[in-house]
Amino acid sequence: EPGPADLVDALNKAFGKYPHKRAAHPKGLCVSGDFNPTENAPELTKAPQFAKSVPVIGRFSLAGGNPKAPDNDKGNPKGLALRFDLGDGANTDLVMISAPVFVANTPQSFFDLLTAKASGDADKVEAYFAAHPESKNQGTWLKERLVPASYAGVNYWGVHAFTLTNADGKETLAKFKLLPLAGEDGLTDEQAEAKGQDFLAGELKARLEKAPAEFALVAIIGQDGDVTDDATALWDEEHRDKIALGRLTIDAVEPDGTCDAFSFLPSNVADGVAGPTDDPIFAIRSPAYIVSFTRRVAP
Ligand code: HEM
Repeated sequence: EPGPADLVDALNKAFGKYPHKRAAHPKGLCVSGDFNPTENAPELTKAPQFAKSVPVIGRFSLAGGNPKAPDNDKGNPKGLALRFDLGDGANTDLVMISAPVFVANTPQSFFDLLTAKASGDADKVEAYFAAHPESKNQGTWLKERLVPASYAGVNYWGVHAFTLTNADGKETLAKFKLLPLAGEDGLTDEQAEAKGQDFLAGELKARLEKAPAEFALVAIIGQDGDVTDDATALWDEEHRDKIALGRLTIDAVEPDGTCDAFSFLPSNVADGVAGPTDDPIFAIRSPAYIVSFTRRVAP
């Protein structure tokens, strides 16, 4: 089984190694704002960010490991990492992508996919997907949607199944979903082609000069029999309870250094939110992020 450093090495081999850059999601934009919970959020979770308004540092990004990744590639999800400032030096993170599923469901399969990509041999990549139909879910889902016209015009998911605990000890299985209040904004393939490879950062900067970008954070409530150990498994969202947890307002662009000075960590949850204990992708994420962080801040 590959460990966290093996996965970071595999990312570097698949996408290239760039000094002082993240091994994944190197292209991005650091922002700030605040989060205001709804009145009923505490019924689901006692975590402090759902009890009071808190400042937020965020970073929008492109997935993969290419610092020059094209913004108009439909197959590459966007990322949004959030750090909620809980006061007194405490914080908690939520690290999401613009797809409800990840591309692999075990560290071994993600390693194998990256290794196939690194070989540069299209047949090996094809053989990987033939052996791992679950890894096709993300690409299939993205292909059926438009290329986002804005970092603020697409939905984001926390992907993993989290357990929320309220002050009475009541537990609720849920997935986090973040929706732009202004609605989704997508480009046809022709429009995406015309936009070119580098428009998302400029679009967001121009947008924030006029007005903040607002999102609703929603809990998609789990049901009996839901899969919690497989980050490639799609939860059917239609026939489910959804509970609004709060409003995220992004109102400023921050210098890269603000976000580069630390690493958003999926496991950095607050009491009242717990990641899945049986999802091997969730388990290896933070250790891999720390390897990437340690390497990118080294002189
Ligand atoms: C085994 C699976 C995964 C591995 C090995 C992995 C690896 C990494 C690494 C090494 C980084 C850079 C960390 C840093 O230097 O600060 C990163 C960033 C990121 N990852 Fe993952 N990741 C995985 C799965 C996921 C999943 C499932 C999601 C979404 C739910 C995700 C979303 C993100 C985002 C949004 C960032 C950018 C954070 C930022 O802007 O600083 N990753 N990932």
